[in-house]
Amino acid sequence: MLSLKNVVGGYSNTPIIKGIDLAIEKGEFFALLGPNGSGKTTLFKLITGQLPLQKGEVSLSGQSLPSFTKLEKAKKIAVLSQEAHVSFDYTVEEIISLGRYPHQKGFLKKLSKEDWNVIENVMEITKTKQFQKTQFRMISGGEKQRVLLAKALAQEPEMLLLDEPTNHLDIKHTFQMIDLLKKWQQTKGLTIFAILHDLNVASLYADRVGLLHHGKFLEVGDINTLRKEDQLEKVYEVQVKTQSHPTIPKPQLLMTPNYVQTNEWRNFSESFSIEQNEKYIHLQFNQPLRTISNGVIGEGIQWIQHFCNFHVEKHYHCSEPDKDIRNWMEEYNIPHHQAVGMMTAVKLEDMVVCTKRMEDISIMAVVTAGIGNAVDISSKEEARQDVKIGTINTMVFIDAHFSDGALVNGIMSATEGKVKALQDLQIKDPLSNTLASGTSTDSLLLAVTQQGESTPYAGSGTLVGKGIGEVVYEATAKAVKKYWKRVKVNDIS
Ligand SMILES: Nc1ncnc2c1ncn2[C@@H]1O[C@H](COP(=O)(O)OP(=O)(O)OP(=O)(O)O)[C@@H](O)[C@H]1O
Repeated sequence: MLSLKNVVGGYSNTPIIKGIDLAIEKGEFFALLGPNGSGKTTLFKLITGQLPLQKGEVSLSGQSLPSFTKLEKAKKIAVLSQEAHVSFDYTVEEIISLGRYPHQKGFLKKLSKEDWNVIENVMEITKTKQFQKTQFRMISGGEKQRVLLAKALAQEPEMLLLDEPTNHLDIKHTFQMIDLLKKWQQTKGLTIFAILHDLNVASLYADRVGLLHHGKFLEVGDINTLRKEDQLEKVYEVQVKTQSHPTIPKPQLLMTPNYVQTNEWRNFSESFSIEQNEKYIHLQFNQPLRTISNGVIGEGIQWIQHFCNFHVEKHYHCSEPDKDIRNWMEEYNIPHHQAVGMMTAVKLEDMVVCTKRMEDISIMAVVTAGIGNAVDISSKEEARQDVKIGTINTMVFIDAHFSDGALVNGIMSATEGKVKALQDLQIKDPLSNTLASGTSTDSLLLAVTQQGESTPYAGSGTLVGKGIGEVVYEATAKAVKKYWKRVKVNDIS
């Protein structure tokens, strides 16, 4: 639809834009990205005709854009630029109705019924109706932006060119505006070319992005272009980490500020306290640890400072256990937003703490174990939810620096240590009568200080991985023996 061929231009003989080729398809949402001064607005002005081309061609549906009359152009393209000057004291409604000008017919060019329908509709969807009679100069910057978008939409263009359309908008209105644009793109085939500063917003909405650097495209591609951390660091000169959005398959970027220094832990063994009573175990560190867990709360990979294991009755059943844990934490003044919470019916005084030092790496495992619900994961028996006391909750704390991959490795090493302990103790799945590999509701967390050199591996082939396996093996075996002893004395299974 829009085609740029070797576009060169700027403000003097030395061009800012140094040869841009681009083809935007009908119905596409294209985001133009780049740091301050890279030439985004200049390129925008070369497309809209606010600046003359020094070289090259801009065409729309095969026809050179400068050859369109003003009216022809206005029927096809609406522009929302940074420099939208509204010189007269128009009301909001009057400004929006200016968008209908290209569609008005006859010599006197009056607004038709259809024009008013369109104006009403765009006021409705841009949420500008409530100040339709207010003078434009009397509304806020963000409201002005929405009014100008309403005017652009009232033009019913095939293509919308936007220069930082959200720069005055708060989060709610940013998302509202781009959601609206996306809807018009999807339902009316609107083609969108937008300069966006927020790379995360671009990733969520654009089909393709172009990364401008010193007046040239470094890359034009789909949103996975935003996964190229090296390229973004070179262009924006900030440390960037790409992550996947947790609920939709799109990249999101996290910037690391320069002021961040390596945290000082000094002595790992003095950096935490353990509180244990009959209701809960609470380990509190003096700084957050990079933590991977399947806790009832605090699951996934997060930075966590509080690690809890709550005691529940043998027949505890609740449809919202996470809510319960949050309530208990509130009751005991534990900040649940910075906590992992597990639960067990095992007596908490039977908690086992084992430590190990592998060269200069300290590892500590805190385990509570019940094996009433022991399961052989490979047996053909159906999965079941019993009410026996049978959960192994394992917390592993490590004074090292792990990559996300090493965290996953560490979880494997800890699991292997637990399984080996159950096998050596000949724990069996009561249904299949075969060796158990765990219990039906085990919880596990690995929390790492992130001190020192980052390691990408923590499997059984590494010193730290072996250490994790060994310490979890020892703690699990001891905890199971304590459980057996209690079962024998009290028959609690
Ligand atoms: N009116 C002007 N006259 C001369 N030079 C200009 C003019 N406007 C911009 N420039 C120069 O052109 C270069 C690119 O500016 P442009 O506004 O296109 O960048 P941008 O990528 O849109 O930046 P930003 O993100 O800050 O809006 C800059 O070096 C700027 O100084």
